[in-house]
Amino acid sequence: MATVETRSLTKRFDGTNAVDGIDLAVHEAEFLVLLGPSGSGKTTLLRLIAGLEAPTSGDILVGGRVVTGLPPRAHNMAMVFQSYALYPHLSVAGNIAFPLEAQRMPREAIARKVSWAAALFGIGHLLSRKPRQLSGGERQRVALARAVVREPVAFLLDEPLSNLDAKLRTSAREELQQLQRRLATTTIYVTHDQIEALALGDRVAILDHGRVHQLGTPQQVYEQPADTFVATFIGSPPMNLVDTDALVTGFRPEHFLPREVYGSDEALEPFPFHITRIENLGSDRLVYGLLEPPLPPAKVISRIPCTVTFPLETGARYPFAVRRADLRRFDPRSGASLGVASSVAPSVRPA
Ligand SMILES: Nc1ncnc2c1ncn2[C@@H]1O[C@H](COP(=O)(O)OP(=O)(O)OP(=O)(O)O)[C@@H](O)[C@H]1O
Repeated sequence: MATVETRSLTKRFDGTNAVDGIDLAVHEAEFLVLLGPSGSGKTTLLRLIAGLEAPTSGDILVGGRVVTGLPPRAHNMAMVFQSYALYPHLSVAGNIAFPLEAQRMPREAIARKVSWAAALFGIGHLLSRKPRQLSGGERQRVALARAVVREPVAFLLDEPLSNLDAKLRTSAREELQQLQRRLATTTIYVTHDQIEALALGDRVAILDHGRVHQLGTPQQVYEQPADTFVATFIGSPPMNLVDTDALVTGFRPEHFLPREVYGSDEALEPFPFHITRIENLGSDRLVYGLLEPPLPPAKVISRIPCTVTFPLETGARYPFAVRRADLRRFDPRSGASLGVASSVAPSVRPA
């Protein structure tokens, strides 16, 4: 295990920067998630860190040592791809042993390592099968077993759960997290699934257009988004944003509730709300609508837990509110966070 660092790392393809001056410092044994939409540069960043791609500029450091320009072997990372990239003609045992054979490790040591890794992933009974005789979840475990036998300094995982069905994904996620804790190996994990990112990461880096918009704990990126991109990329439904001349005010749907729900002594910002649609999801009600004058007619969403049974009807108008501490402010031009809002700008306050 080791620290992994990138300094002003840039990769240019055909005139555009797929990775655009990224500074990252991944701690020893940390589980860092790279989260971002399709084309944001996640895979390119991972390939640069693995040494599979040469940067246009910038540096990569492993354990404090510059490895920029050195072959992948010197980076000593184990990368697991979305497709698992197993060798179809080799058995499970052959696949797991492959990197060790390439290192010319003695036969007995290889056998010991293969059974250790197979036991770790509960695939000891599958060693003689070929990849085509395995389920998606089993293939994923073989790919991970092949990654751990080399005892790399870090794991680089590129959407390793994306081929699994929803139920298997949840259990695989849990297994992966426990395993990473047990092995205490620095891990960089790419996903475009925010639930996976928040559930797995010690910290999450949110990327767009080759840049890191924010690097923080799941709680920090959810509660204190660095800008409007992060505010709307994280959270489902995303954070409500209300545009005014002076600033953009943001609040999460679960913080936007009927006035009645709050105590009389709470510091609240009132939001008159015209409901246009109600979706009952069982555990929550999603309530869609528009803010009323004097606020701008912004489309906003409220998420009300089923424990709040306050009656609401489509087409009606209600006093809603947000705790002042739950309001966020952003610069209307740059989108950058201006911190916690003490109130909405006086010019947009309801009379
Ligand atoms: N080998 C290449 N040649 C030219 N352009 C490339 C190459 N690899 C990636 N790109 C471009 O770089 C940008 C970033 O791609 P990358 O695959 O890193 O994004 P990503 O965030 O991993 O996307 P996804 O979630 O869809 O896998 C994209 O615009 C892509 O088209």
